[in-house]
Amino acid sequence: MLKDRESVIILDFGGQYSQLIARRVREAHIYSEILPYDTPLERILDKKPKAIILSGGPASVYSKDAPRCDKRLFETGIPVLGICYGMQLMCHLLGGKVEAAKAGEYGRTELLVDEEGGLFDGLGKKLTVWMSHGDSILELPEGFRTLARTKNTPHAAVSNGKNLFGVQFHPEVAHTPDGKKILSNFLYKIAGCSGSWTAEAFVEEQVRLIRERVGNKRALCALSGGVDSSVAAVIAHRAIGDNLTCIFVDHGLLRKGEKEQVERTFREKFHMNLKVVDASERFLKRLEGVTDPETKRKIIGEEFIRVFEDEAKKLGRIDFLVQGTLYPDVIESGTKTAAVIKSHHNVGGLPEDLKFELIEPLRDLFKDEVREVGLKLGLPEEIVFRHPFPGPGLAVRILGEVTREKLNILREADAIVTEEIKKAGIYGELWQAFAVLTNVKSVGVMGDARTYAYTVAVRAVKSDDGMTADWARLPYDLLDIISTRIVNEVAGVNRVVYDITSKPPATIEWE
Ligand SMILES: Nc1ncnc2c1ncn2[C@@H]1O[C@H](COP(=O)(O)OP(=O)(O)OP(=O)(O)O)[C@@H](O)[C@H]1O
Ligand SMILES: O=c1[nH]c(=O)c2[nH+]cn([C@@H]3O[C@H](COP(=O)(O)O)[C@@H](O)[C@H]3O)c2[nH]1
Ligand SMILES: NC(=O)CC[C@H](N)C(=O)O
Ligand SMILES: [Mg+2]
Repeated sequence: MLKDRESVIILDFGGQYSQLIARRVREAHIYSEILPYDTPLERILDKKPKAIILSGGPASVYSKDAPRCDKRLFETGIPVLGICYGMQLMCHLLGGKVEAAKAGEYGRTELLVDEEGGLFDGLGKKLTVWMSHGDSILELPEGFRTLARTKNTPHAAVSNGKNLFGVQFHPEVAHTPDGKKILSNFLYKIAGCSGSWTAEAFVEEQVRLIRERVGNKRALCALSGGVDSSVAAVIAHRAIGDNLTCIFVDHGLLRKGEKEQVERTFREKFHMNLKVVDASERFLKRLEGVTDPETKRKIIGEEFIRVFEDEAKKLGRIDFLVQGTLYPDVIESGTKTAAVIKSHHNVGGLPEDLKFELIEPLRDLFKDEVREVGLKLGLPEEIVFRHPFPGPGLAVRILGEVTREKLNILREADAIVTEEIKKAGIYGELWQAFAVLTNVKSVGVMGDARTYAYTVAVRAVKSDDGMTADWARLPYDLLDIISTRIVNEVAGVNRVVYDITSKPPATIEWE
């Protein structure tokens, strides 16, 4: 049954919101997959999509190197929705004319609907939409007509009256209030989707895919105790049972008491093979003297794999490695169209000579979607709602060289932050809250004597998916307790600061 699962393909032209489109489609209970814009048509058709959505993008269709898709796509009869650049490209390839508009439109704009029904079914004649474009369609391709316009854009929504649709605005962003309805009109009314994709269907399908790939061979699962790898482990275990061995690596960069806690929770709640590997010596040795953040990340990414290889050898031949990689890990590590922000150890930090075949069932999802899957799988809430903790651990929260002394300082300070956040009853409201050890030392006075010691930064943020985040407005009294406790209880620290930067322009972790 799942073999015939309906899916929607999103062709990515480098738009800021491509992943949001995918999310909205999944929220409408339809499976979706993002593919690069130049994916060969045959590969797209192999996936038997019920519909195709062309994303926005920064380029202009009339420029020489503008990204293009195969024009034959429009002759397949599959319903296509072009969004912004996607619509401009569709019109351009089919003989219409696209040019730089006299005035662009950025932000909230009023849309006047000429043709109700279809894409705009159930909505009024005037809608608020969110725009971000400098180019406009001047002439429509043959057979096309206008469905809606705005003050400055005569063709703000178009169709050929059959399978091709385009909108100049962005229905996928939250600032287009009727965007979900417009997308679901396209998916349900126009493309005829039935909406059978749910968290349960997702699990069933991933279990089947893993079973097909691994057969009766064996796999390792990189397990961190976080929600992503726990969900990945449970799915993989359903697929291949005891042919799965989970490996938890203590790389010496874990938080206070973390190893014991993960091991305890896992042995109590899961009935799978688990091996805890103490690899702190080798990780810390390789990090000696290293100060550059990207170099640290790459070393850690590689060392993780070397540890998994060593463990695989001990167990006999193992070809597969399961990881809890999520979409933000992939996009931040850089893709053909997106810049490298930081190399997540499990994606951009992987060594080139990786011999394992990776199994990453959550690679297209965001954390809040993974949490939903986790709840459906019956995982304990302490795992599902645990704050994210990066694979490179405290190494990306110690600026500059990582040493045992600094690790001990940070562990103590971080434990205080977590304890006080939990005590204040706000752990669940925050995406993450932690301490960072800056490499700044400053002068203080303690017990009438001069001190010259480290500055700890406290970071607490709110976020839905980790892609953007706002610093949390923690109560002053709570900050006061945290600061006082850290300076009083952690030797080597005489100053505490609070990070009041959002993402962007900062990132959540400091490195
Ligand atoms: N200490 C570790 N031992 C083994 N594998 C790890 C460890 N830390 C991270 N990994 C692997 O790297 C992946 C990415 O780490 P990441 O921190 O993003 O996810 P997570 O730990 O599963 O969830 P969370 O983001 O909630 O912490 C994990 O899913 C896991 O497969
Ligand atoms: O597994 C991981 N490996 C990594 O290398 C990594 N780097 C950042 N993070 C987590 O990802 C989210 C976004 O982080 P940044 O705003 O710091 O880029 C935040 O939740 C970070 O904690 C990582 N997770
Ligand atoms: N957001 C977009 O897709 C922009 C498309 C095109 N670059 C324009 O400015 O019109
Ligand atoms: Mg983690």
